[in-house]
Amino acid sequence: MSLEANQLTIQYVGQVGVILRKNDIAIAIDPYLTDSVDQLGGSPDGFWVRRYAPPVKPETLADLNLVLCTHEHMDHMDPGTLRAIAEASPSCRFGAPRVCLPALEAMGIDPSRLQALGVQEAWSFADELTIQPIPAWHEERVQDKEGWDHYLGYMLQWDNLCLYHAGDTLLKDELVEVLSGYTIDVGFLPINGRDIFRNRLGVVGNMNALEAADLAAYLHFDIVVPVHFDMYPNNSEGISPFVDRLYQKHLGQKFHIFQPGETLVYRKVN
Ligand SMILES: O=c1ccn([C@@H]2O[C@@H]3COP(=O)(O)O[C@H]3[C@H]2O)c(=O)[nH]1
Repeated sequence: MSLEANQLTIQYVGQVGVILRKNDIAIAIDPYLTDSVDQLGGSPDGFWVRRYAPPVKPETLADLNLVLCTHEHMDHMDPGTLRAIAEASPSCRFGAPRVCLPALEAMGIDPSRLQALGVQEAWSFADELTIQPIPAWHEERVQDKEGWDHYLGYMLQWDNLCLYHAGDTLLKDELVEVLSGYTIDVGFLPINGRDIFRNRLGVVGNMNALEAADLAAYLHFDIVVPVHFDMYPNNSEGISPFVDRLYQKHLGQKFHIFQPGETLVYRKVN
């Protein structure tokens, strides 16, 4: 296998957003590059104040072939970000749970550029790239009458690499079962957890840092990347529980903690 088949670049763009580049294909997952969540009403004043400016301007993203959105919350499917990308990258397509397509169309994105994604069918995006939607529980698994999920994660099988982006989800037995069918090289997992006080404010939660660390080790991810912890302090439990857990229980489990905007070249060695 060539060197290229075993490597890609990963840029972390904040919250859970990443841009993956490999073999002339560039894919953004859940890019959130404005402050639209900060403008949402309904939470106590100052609850949503992003801690850092978007590390990338969406209008500069001119090389994207695909944007994947895991669900319709604005920190995952942001109109300001997606409109700018649609304009800057005219051939970029947009994949999302089927329920999200009307909202994407309402943003002005042409329907021909949209792809409904569901766990029932993998999408062969390119010769060397297949995208399998994975169910997600944020905090519930929500499906319409025809079985289309409202919340998804994505498994990308890309050349010789297998990349998992969990989206927003709890850790469930069913999820472990689905993921057990894959040998994951890089896994992006949310670690902000959940509690009743956030629930009371309408904030739905995710797996916590200990669960994410345990999942990565249980499934032998090559590296685990924690996400969803650095942007909104009121919806975070910090990063140290994640690192502590790995060193206490899973010494040797590789991980990478990104700074916003940082790019890593990942190369699988085996
Ligand atoms: O359009 C929005 C944007 C945000 N929210 C809430 O804020 C939370 C932000 O983190 P999260 O993405 O894990 O979950 C989100 C929801 O709980 C929402 O309900 N609708």
